Amino acid sequence: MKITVEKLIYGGKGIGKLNNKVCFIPYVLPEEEVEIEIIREKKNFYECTPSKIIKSSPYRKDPVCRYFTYCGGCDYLHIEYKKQVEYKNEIFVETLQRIGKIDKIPVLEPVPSPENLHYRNRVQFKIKGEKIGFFKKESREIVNIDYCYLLKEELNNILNGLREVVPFFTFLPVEAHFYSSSENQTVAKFVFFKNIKKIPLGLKHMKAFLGDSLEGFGIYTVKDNFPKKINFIGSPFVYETVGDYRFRVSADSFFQVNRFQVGNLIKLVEEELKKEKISVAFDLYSGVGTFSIPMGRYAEKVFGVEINPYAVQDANHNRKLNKASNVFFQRASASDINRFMVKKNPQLVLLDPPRTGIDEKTLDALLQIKNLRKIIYISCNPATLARDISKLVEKGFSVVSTRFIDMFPHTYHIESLTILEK
Ligand SMILES: C[S@@+](CC[C@H](N)C(=O)[O-])C[C@H]1O[C@@H](n2cnc3c(N)ncnc32)[C@H](O)[C@@H]1O
Repeated sequence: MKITVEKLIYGGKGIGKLNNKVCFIPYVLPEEEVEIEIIREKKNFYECTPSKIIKSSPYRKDPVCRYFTYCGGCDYLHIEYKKQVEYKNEIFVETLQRIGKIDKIPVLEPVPSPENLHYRNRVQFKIKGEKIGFFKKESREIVNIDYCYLLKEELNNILNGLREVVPFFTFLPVEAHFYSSSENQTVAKFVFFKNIKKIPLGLKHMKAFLGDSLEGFGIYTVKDNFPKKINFIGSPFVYETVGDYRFRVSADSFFQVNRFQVGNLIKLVEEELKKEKISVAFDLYSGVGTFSIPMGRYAEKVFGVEINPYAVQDANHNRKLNKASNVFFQRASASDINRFMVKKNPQLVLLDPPRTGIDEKTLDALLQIKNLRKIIYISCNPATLARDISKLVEKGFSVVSTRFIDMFPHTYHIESLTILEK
């Protein structure tokens, strides 16, 4: 069956029409003519696979990686990077219009990643038997890999070492997580299904296999679908340098994954703070203080709110490290600090929530703050961003600007920064 691809949609696939039904097809480009096989037929759509590209797009390129289409990590390695950014920007704007129902969105130029390969500082390898790699797309089957073009080279070297380390384990871990900072310090987490007390190698031996950059490693088990720490050997944290900021980040804290874009994100936040005099600002979902500490250079007082205790410990360390005595951190859920935030009456609030976006209670608190004039919303999910900003617009805020920032080249993921004002 032949089909013409109309456009790409959020999630990475292309769409076209067959017998008046929508077809979802991965690894294609707009305007391509492709031969498809139907894998699944649903009431309103078909899930397809492209079996032959009949008319190829001028933006198609040979994927650099031999695992592409088998491994679930990448969606767009077949598209020239510059064009990928254009397509993702179109998907971003279309999502805001469709879900947010906001017309005339002031969209700024997207910010492409300065480097689009070897940008990731963090990886989670899946392990089963001899296989170490990533899940296949929409499957729990592991694709065995020996190299990933998205990872910084240190992490690829670690993957080689990991293959030698794994046979030493009596019980196999199901996952191995590695995080290699800009200062080239690494921490590792081995996640087991069982409650393992000890593993047979100490830090010295682990370093011999995984490299001298290894500062420490932890043993974790899975509880409620999340890794739960049992034991940690060596140092549990690493350091990041971004411009003239330095951050301590624990193995259990979040840090932005694209090492080439984090500085750009901080700069964009700083530019907003420079625009006017701010006496009180809040940073909700503040992590290790990646934005709160830079915000402290421009606002008189900044309050960071973060639920993860390890991240809050890092943030408190980082305020001293960066001499940011006007920045304060609180361990709490963003939805539980309504009264505190409303009382502090900030003029500016930065939001950088997980993919689920902002909950009703937090949105409600934002609407109660008398002095609140500006919201900087950093989002990693355009659908929840659109939902949240439409509620804010309904209550009197207007979208001053929004822009797509490519944190995740070659994948469908879309990071963005939106400014709302009242
Ligand atoms: C996308 S990360 C952003 C972290 C930080 N802004 C940065 O750029 O490094 C989201 C953060 O929100 C935290 N978090 C998740 N749910 C939360 C909640 N209900 N209240 C406060 N923080 C939360 C996570 O622990 C994580 O550190």
